[in-house]
Amino acid sequence: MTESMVKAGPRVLRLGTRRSLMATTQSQRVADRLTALTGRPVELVGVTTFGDVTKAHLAQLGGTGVFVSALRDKLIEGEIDFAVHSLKDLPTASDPRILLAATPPRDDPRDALVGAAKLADLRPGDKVGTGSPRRVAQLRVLRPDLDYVPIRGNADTRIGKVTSGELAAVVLAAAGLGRLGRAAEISELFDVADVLPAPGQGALAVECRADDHALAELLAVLDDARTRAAVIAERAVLAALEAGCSAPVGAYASDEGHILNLTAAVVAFDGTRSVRKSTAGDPSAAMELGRDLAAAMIAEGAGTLMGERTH
Ligand SMILES: NCc1[nH]cc(CCC(=O)O)c1CC(=O)O
Repeated sequence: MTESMVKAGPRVLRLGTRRSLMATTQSQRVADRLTALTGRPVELVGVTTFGDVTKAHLAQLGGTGVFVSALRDKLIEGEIDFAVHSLKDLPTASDPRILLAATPPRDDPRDALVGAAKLADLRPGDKVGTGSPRRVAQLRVLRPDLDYVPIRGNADTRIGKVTSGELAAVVLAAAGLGRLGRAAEISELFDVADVLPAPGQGALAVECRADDHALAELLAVLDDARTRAAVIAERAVLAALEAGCSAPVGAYASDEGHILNLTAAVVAFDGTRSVRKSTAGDPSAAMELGRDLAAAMIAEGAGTLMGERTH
């Protein structure tokens, strides 16, 4: 009898992940951390999602969750045990069969410029690539004289357009660039006061089946309470505004000394008008904080701004 037959050990947990380099990198990081903390072995299972195969412009897909549904399907079918997503890609509508088991400590939430110069040093008319209405709207406030060009594709493809000279710069999430090992190419990190990040940007979501109580308990070791409170508040704003990931909505919360500070903004696509509000409260009431802030924004016309065409 071999030793491995005597000590069968715990079953290997199957972690479902998108196949992109960013997704597999962040999933592997979560897998390693879980194994380090609990001793449980984890294997990555690659899943192709609609968001990875479609050539359509993300803002035109209409629905949110293009990167998420396939992984949730595999979870519900029992083909994987848990999944890791970029939290900002999660649809705001919750699925009763799925549990947000953990929100690991957040990475840098800021947006980043990749190019030869800082935004202020680009020349009038320079082309800046970003497919996000939220980023375009806020950048237009800072530099209305630049030419904002919609782009898609992974970070490699996007940065390639700068290297080739097709674009002067591109805007990406700092967290994603960090996970890809490309943080050194960042020419400027935007202060959250200037470019409010997408709700949940820089954070990860670890999901399992809602009825898998044993696994939920295990995954809870990965959770960071401060990150969870912040992203709950940010996503509550998005949900109450009935906006998706392609809406010109920014929200950022940070927990300082047990007070949760939350700022959210809706910016008209041309950058000329915006509704921006801040609030603070107890982290345990994060959801209400976000919902109430959104209600106050709607009272100031946020809904009208969002309803305007985005292209
Ligand atoms: N929508 C795609 C997406 N989803 C998560 C990230 C980056 C990592 C993060 O924000 O957590 C990105 C790319 C980007 O916005 O540059």
